[in-house]
Amino acid sequence: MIRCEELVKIYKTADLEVVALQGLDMQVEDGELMAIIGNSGSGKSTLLNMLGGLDKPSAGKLFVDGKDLLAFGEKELVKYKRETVGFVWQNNARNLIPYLTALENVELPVLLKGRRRRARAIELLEAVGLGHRLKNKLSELSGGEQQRVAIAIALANEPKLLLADEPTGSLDTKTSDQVLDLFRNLNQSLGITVVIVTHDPLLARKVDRVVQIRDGKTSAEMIRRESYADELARLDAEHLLTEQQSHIEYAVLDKAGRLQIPAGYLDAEGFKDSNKVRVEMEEGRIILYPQQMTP
Ligand SMILES: Nc1ncnc2c1ncn2[C@@H]1O[C@H](COP(=O)(O)OP(=O)(O)OP(=O)(O)O)[C@@H](O)[C@H]1O
Repeated sequence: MIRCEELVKIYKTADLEVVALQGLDMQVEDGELMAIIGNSGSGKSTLLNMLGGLDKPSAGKLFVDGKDLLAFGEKELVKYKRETVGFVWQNNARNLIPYLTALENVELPVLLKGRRRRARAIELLEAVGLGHRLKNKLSELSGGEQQRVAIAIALANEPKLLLADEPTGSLDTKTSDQVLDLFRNLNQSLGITVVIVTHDPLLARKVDRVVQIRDGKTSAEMIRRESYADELARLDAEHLLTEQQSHIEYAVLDKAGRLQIPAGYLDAEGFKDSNKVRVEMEEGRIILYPQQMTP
C-alpha cells in the first residue's frame, strides 16, 4: 500500500532550513494495521502529511496504492485526497462542529445528495458503534464518542488508507482502547490499511508492527511474535504480555548499510564519549566493540 524510499522533506523558512525527513525508508502492506512512534520532532506528522497528500516531499520516492505521489499535479492530488485517504486527528475541533448532531456532522462531508446521503451517514455511524447517538449534539458526546464520529467521517469516501495522528492523544486509557478496537475491527471488516502515529506505548503494544522514527529516518521496527488477535484469543485481557515479550525489536539497516543503535545502548561505558566503534564479524554475527577495546 505504501512505499517510501529515501524520502526527504526540508522545510524552508526565511532564515532557516529544517530537514524533517532525512532519507526515510518504509513499507506498509495492503490491509496492515501498524503504528509509527518516535520522539517529539522526529518527523512523524511530517511523514503522515506526505502520505495524506497534504504536503509534498522534497526528494525521494513515495508510492501509495500504486500511485506516484511526487508526480501528482494539483488535480490528481485533490482526487487522491478525496478517494484514497481518510484522516483522523487528535483534536476533534479539526474534524467536527460542536453545535451540530453526530448525524449532521457526518452528513456534511458525505458527497451524496438527499436521502441517500442520510442513509449513508447513518450507516457510517452504525459502523463505528454510534447508531444510538445519531441525534445527540457533538457537545453532548464523550471524547471517545466524538473520536468515533471523526472516524465515521474519515470513512465516508471509502478510503483504502486511514491515517490517524495521535487519535487517542486526548483520551483516557479505557476509551483509547475502545478507539483502537474500532480501528482493528474496521481494518478486519473493511480490509482498510491503518497507519497510526502515536506516543502511546499501550496502543503501540497492540498493533502487529511498530516503526520507530528517529531524526527523520526509520530507526527500528518492533514486530509482534504472534498477532494481537491470536494473543487475545489465548489470554485474558488482564494478562497481556509486556512490550518486550510481545514484540521483537529490529534495528533498521538502510540501503547504504547504515544503522541506528538504540539510544540506551550508547550510554554504556566505552561508547558514551566516543564517535568510533570497532566492527567485527564473528560466527555470523556483526559485533561492535568500544574504541578502547581495540587491541
Ligand atoms: N511547517 C513547518 N515549517 C518548519 N518546520 C517544520 C514544519 N513542520 C514541522 N517542522 C519541523 O520538522 C521537524 C519534524 O516535525 P514533526 O511535526 O513531523 O515531528 P513529530 O515527530 O510529529 O513531533 P510531535 O510528536 O511533537 O508532533 C521538527 O523539527 C519541526 O519543528
